[in-house]
Amino acid sequence: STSVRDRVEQLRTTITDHNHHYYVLDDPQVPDAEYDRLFRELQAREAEYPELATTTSPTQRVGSAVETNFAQVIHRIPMLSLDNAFSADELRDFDRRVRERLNRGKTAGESSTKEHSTEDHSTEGEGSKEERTIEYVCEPKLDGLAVSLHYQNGELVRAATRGDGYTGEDITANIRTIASVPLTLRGGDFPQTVEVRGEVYMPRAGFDRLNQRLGGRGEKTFVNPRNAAAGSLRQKKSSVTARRPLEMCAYSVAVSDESALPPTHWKGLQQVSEWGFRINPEMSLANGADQCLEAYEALMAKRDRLPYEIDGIVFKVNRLDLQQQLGFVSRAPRWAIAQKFPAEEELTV
Ligand SMILES: NC(=O)n1nc(-c2ccco2)nc1N
Repeated sequence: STSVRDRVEQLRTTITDHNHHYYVLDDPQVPDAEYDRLFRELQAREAEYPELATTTSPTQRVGSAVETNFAQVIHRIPMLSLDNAFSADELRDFDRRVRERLNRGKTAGESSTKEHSTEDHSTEGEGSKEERTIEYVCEPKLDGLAVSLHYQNGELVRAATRGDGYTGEDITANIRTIASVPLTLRGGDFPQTVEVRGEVYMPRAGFDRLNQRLGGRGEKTFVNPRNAAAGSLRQKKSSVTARRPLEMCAYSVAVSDESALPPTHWKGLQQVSEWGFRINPEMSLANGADQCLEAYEALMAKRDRLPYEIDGIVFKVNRLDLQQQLGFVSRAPRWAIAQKFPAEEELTV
């Protein structure tokens, strides 16, 4: 009847909103008892009226014991890995290459990696426009698993691992069990097709609890949170994944209709946050290489106090038109670079 259908719709909207506040904003709106009561009422009504069932209901996050095989997914836009800078000088080189290439107005296009590393600098300074400062977004490099989420008409329809960058594994059933991954986009103002990429990771506290649970049952424990996240996403039963403390932070977005995106990466991430994704609170903006290096030092200093593991910082040219001009070299984007911290075990020696 319409009154039951209305009540079910209302429960779904309310519970989805409570989930967003609790899991994405870390700012619960109602006490747990109230939330549980609403959740149980929705489960009961859906059990009573199976014709009302829908995959986007918040009750569907509990996963199922049905085993899934991981079908292959071809990434429309390859998920390329990041080039690495191993020192401040190498970061400065990256920034200089970015500025020179933009000044030369050189088109992007595919170029061999050789050209990328031994670029001809003989024309350095000649004919280049005034020295320009590039604005970068500085993002903590979360040590988890890169995933790509596909939304059609605001509903999550497919999730895939990075794989080799060109084809990944379909892990939709497992991704749906992660509370900080929206099953439907919030608000109503989004393009028909949205692709959000980000990192799925396991916070340190959840990792420690999981290993205690596994160890206590005499099962094999995980070596680090990254392996735990990867192992949890590869579970063949999504009901097992549902019991793993996984979280996700979004770090890039692509849409079918480019005009729907703001002109910078930073604003794009704000947009993604309004659609219901978590974005990392440690992100910052920096003008030029010197401010990037300050961000690197500041983040390294607070690394051990973060509730999740990071293995470096990622700098991305903020303006999307400049990213477009810079393009990619066959292996990694020309517009981004990661700078890794010394491996933690080395530090503890
Ligand atoms: N792992 C991580 O946190 N990443 N990875 C990227 C990335 C990979 C390719 C382009 O951007 N960005 C962030 N914050």
